[in-house]
Amino acid sequence: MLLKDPNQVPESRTIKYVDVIIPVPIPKRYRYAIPKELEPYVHIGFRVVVQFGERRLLTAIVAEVLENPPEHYQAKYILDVLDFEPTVNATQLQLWKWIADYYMCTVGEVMNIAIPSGLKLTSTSKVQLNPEFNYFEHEMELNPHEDKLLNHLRGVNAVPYDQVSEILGIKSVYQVIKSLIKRRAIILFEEVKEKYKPKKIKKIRLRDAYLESEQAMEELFASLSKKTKQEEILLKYLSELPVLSRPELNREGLEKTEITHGGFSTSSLNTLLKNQIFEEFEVVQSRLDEMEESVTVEAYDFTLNDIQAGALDDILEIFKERDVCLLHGITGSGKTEVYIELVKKVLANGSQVLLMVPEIVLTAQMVVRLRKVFGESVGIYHSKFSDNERVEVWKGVAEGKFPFVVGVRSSLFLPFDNLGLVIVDEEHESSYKQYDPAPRYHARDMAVVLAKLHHAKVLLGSATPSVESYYLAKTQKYGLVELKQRYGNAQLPAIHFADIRKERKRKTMKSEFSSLLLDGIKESLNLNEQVILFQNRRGYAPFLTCEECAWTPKCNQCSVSLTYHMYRNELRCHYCGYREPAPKHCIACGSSKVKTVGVGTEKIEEELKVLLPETRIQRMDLDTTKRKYSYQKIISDFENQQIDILIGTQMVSKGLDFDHVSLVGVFDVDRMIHFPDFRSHERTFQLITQVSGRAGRREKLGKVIIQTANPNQLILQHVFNHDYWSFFKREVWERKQYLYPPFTRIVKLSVKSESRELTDHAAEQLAVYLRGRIGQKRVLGPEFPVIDKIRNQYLKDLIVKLERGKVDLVKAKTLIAEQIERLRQQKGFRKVYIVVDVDPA
Ligand SMILES: Nc1ncnc2c1ncn2[C@@H]1O[C@H](COP(=O)(O)OP(=O)(O)OP(=O)(O)O)[C@@H](O)[C@H]1O
Ligand SMILES: [Zn+2]
Repeated sequence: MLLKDPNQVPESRTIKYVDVIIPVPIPKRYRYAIPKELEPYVHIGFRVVVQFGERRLLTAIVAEVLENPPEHYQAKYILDVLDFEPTVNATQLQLWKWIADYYMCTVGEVMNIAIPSGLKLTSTSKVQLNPEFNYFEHEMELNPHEDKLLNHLRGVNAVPYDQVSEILGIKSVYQVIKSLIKRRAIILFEEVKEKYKPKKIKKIRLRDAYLESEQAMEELFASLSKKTKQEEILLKYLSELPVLSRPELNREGLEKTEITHGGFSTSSLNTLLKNQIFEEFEVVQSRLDEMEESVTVEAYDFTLNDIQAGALDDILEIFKERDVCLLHGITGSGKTEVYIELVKKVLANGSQVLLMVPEIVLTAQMVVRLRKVFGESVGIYHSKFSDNERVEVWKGVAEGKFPFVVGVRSSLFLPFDNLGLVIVDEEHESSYKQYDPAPRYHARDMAVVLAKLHHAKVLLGSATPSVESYYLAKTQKYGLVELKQRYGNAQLPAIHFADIRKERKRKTMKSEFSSLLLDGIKESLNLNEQVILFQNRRGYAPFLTCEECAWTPKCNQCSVSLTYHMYRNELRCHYCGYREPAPKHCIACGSSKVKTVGVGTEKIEEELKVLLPETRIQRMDLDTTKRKYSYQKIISDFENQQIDILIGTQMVSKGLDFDHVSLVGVFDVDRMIHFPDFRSHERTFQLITQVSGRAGRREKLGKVIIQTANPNQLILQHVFNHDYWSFFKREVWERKQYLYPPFTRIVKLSVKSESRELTDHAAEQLAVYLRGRIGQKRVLGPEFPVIDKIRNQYLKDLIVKLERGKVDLVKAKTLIAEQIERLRQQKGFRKVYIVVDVDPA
């Protein structure tokens, strides 16, 4: 692509302009002029290439086509159009805008995460010498920079624009380039590549002529009779593909690698190709097919039982009047089956359906079930997917190939144009909230917004609904349907507490295991049943400490102690990833009495191996599931009873459905309960209920043993009674007392900088500004967060609480934004960064 100078827009003719969204955090849209020749091809939602700033080339999305130029700057031309069809539709643009406003970020930031990077361009402008330019004729007219650049270019093909500054040793090269372009001394050109590359496979097939008659085939064999290697290949082909009896198969051909990897001679194959006996061709392979091959698919037939059918009817009835319905169904009640029947109905109406799940890998069992029912029409939008795979799903949705999508939170951004239903499974999950970078959106809440834009319905499903959603249901904003029985004859498990304080006194604990739990495990194993153990902390031990001087190794970039990982005998920071070998001696006093404190999954695993040496034990946490299919492998091994005990972090709590688990053990629950966060009780209730829900999902009654120092804590009593309603009532009462959601909305402001004093100072100042404008009582802090230093950045938090129904949210946010801006305008605070998080999870 050859470019003209993008900076010169002639005044002589009427031109059109576009406002574009670019994937950078600038508050406003940017306006460009459309070159005459591109005018017919520029439409809303199309991708265009623009130059932003002096040298950055970006993919932008056309948001609006206009007649008038920008007021405060001279418009540059857009450089190219990348689409024939819109990449983004009008509804998507509306959603982006909504998210940017609500979460106090820019539309560009939303675009940045909404579009798979495979649909953005990598582009580098390059500079090269104009072959028609006569250097010696003009040598005298050039200034030293121009001269230097031209001399450099004479030796090379072309150089990237960004390198020019290096070559000349100056910062702004714009004038130099511009002047040289004007003199026709150089050419500025673009190398724009689309990042997305479909995966192609090479195949071979017989030339049709040989299949037209038996005689042709006989002659072919005769001609190869002395060329054994070529003959072998032909025979291999015919045995793989019976084209003699079914000639239509020949069109499909055979993958070239089947021949070349099968030990057959590559050069003989090439000869066959050269002699036009075989021909070579390419097909585009869907990467999704590839993934599918790793899952075995059998049919999944079922009919809803009466309770489930009743729930489905209720949901449909509610949808006549309300847009959102909460399905509160206990673990194992068959929510998935209800979803499936509902999805069928909506698809039959010709609308699209989006089913959101917190994490695809963690819901693999459910995805397989959905595949069995919906086959090829389900698109899967995965967090472990490569960019190319994401683009395939994106295009599949736009082209109508996937009327049904199952995906993680970012599936919200797919190009739906006719959505009828959004289901949010496990709606209470905090992984629906994006932490970093902006937009810090909550996918469940945005699902409601997305559905509204499409006039679609939303079904939120959970065994342990978030307090917010249940509150909205109880106050009639949402519909509510409850499934209170497990499918079949299954009962909820019986909960037992192991009082570790008493057991410690009686000395019946074996390291981390109470006698109650250990006996329970043995009993299950004796009956050939399986056990899940839950410890929500990975690694071996949360920290090391010296028994003599109490020294503890800490991360030097973050204010946390380093976690000890025994497997590699190293210390790791779980915040920044820093690692170092574990010390043999105390660094401070030299003593060798360095011991571990606290418990992680690795330690539980190690102790259990000593206590129950014959048992097959597997650990499932972030450290054992790094590879792409390792999670699936563990799950299927457990399913096939090749593992007796599965030990894991919250990964084992989600959505798993096994036949033979009779016992679930829970460690360290007190630490969860006392974590300093207003949601800690809610989280504890949800996690324990969910992980307990993995036990006894078939005929036999399951058992849960929770180790705690105080079984009488109210929250544990609610868990004991499987009593969501009492938990909820208590929680709502507290939230009302202390003004937490759902009675307020929270905006959290994290002040960050590289110096503790600066962070402190800026946070204090911001607090003063906010209190002055928003009200004394609405602003809490500044306070140090639990971890007040991460990656060498010092942190301090401010919390703004805005009462629901009383405060104008839009106005309040504007005020907050203004105070942040006011702070930033001050010279001393230029190096302070403020992260805004609306509705922190
Ligand atoms: N109508 C049905 N016919 C046959 N099997 C069913 C039916 N409903 C549920 N099941 C089976 O019962 C088990 C529990 O159902 P499912 O996994 O859908 O529950 P869930 O509500 O999603 O539970 P959780 O919240 O614990 O994930 C599964 O094995 C499922 O196959
Ligand atoms: Zn760190």
